[in-house]
Amino acid sequence: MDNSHRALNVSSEIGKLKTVLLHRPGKELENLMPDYLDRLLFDDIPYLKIAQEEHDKFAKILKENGVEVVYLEELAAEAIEDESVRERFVEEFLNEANVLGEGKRRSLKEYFKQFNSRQLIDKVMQGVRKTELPRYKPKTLTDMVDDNYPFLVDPMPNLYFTRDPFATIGTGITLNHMKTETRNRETIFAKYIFENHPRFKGEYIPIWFNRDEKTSLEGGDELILNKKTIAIGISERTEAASIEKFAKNILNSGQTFEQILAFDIPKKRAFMHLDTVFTMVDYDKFTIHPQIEGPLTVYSITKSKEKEDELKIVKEEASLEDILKKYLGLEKVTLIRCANGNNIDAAREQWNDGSNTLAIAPGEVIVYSRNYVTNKILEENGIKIHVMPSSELSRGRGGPRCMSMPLIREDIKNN
Ligand SMILES: NC(=[NH2+])NCCC[C@H](N)C(=O)O
Repeated sequence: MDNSHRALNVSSEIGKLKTVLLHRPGKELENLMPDYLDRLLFDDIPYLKIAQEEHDKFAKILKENGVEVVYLEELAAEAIEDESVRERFVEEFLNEANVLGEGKRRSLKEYFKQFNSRQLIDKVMQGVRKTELPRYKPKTLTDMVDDNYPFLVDPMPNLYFTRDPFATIGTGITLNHMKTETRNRETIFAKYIFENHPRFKGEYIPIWFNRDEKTSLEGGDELILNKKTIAIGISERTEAASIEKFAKNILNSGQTFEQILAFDIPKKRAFMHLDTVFTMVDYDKFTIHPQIEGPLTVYSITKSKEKEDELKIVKEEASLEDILKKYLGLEKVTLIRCANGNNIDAAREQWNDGSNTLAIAPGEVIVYSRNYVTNKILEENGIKIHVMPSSELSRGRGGPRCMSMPLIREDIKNN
């Protein structure tokens, strides 16, 4: 099937990257406060100016390598150009931002009216401080009681991790239901983009999993190994029930996918998604954090031959190398261990996303400068690396893969 003309087409993790979605970090990072870091999923406060410079370097590397870079904030603004769409967007946004109190809602709507589409998108991403609207008219008890919380609308500091709120799979998407409330709001931008942006509007974009589901699925756990096989993490962020639902949809979709490998990884902050501990960098090469090799259990999921609409689920007993060889039809598999398996260096570099590489072509990846031990091992394994600066962006606990969502990759041969 030739899908090269489609608005979305991703059938591997490593095929030459053609179009990618990024978000340039904005003032939402300047609305981070120590008291709320945990809830907003940050460990520290990045210095915005440098974070933006680092991010621009990331985009530059991509562009220099022939990748079209599109920005979430631009697509979202273009998607809500139409007056009635914008009104719907504001209404839905206020509901999901949990803005209670009729007075607050009315004043916010009034406040938003001064902005054009792009300014409005920037504003809702940044969050609204109470001091921006000092004189809203309290109407209800919720309006009147002052809880001393400094924001009317929380910032969304995790938006620069475009990998997570939705994921391109084949010619469709999973529009994700996020584990946490703070990130669930991010999925509204993708919803409006895929429904209303001219780039996608004329095309049928199948949705393999939707944001109104009750269980969570996040893009960092979704990894397309080849056109037949998808790996998904059962992780701190993604539940087994979501994978079953997704599997039924995708395996019966008529797309090329035939099997799913569910990787059950330890549920902890440092390993929040599969892509923080395991990523594909070439046809037969993978980065891996040595600490998951012991506890890892892999389940294979295929369509049941006996009963239509049922899944066949098998707990795989072989080593990870053998499982990958079997399901990907490879003679040999190389696992490239973070910091070559040294436990101190591996823990440090994995914490700063040493395994979280972004493949821009088979055997060619973008990496963070600070993970120099792992980067050297990648090179020794024949991987070409493009190094980007990483002092500030890394404080959000995500690397080049988390900071990018491929929209189009070239299909790879014999895949
Ligand atoms: N795909 C990823 N590994 N994304 C990393 C996201 C980091 C973000 N601070 C969070 O906790 O959600």
